[in-house]
Amino acid sequence: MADLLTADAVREELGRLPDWSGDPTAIGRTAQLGSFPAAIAVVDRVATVAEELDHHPDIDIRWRTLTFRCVTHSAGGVTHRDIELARQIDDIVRSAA
Ligand SMILES: C[C@H](O)[C@H](O)[C@H]1CNC2=NC(N)=NC(=O)C2=N1
Repeated sequence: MADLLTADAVREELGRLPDWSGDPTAIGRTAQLGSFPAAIAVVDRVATVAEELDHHPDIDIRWRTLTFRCVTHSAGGVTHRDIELARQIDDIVRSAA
């Protein structure tokens, strides 16, 4: 089971994830896509990566705005698994329509 990151570690990781914010309890970001279908296509690609990582984000879908929240539920806070998932989400959003 992954270890919880300290507040300093989370702060350091967020320094490399400029679109994300949060604290040791969870990290999150929003993403504005160009259309609802484009947002859903991003969610579908994130779902594939989440399955590959066996690590799943909370996703809020509101028309073209996606809100991702990552926390390791089994650890009750942020672990390196959330940081890796956040990086993967950024890659998908960056390459989206
Ligand atoms: C059995 C399976 O590996 C676990 O339930 C995984 C699935 N995806 C998960 N996702 C997240 N965010 N936290 C978890 O603790 C978690 N656990």
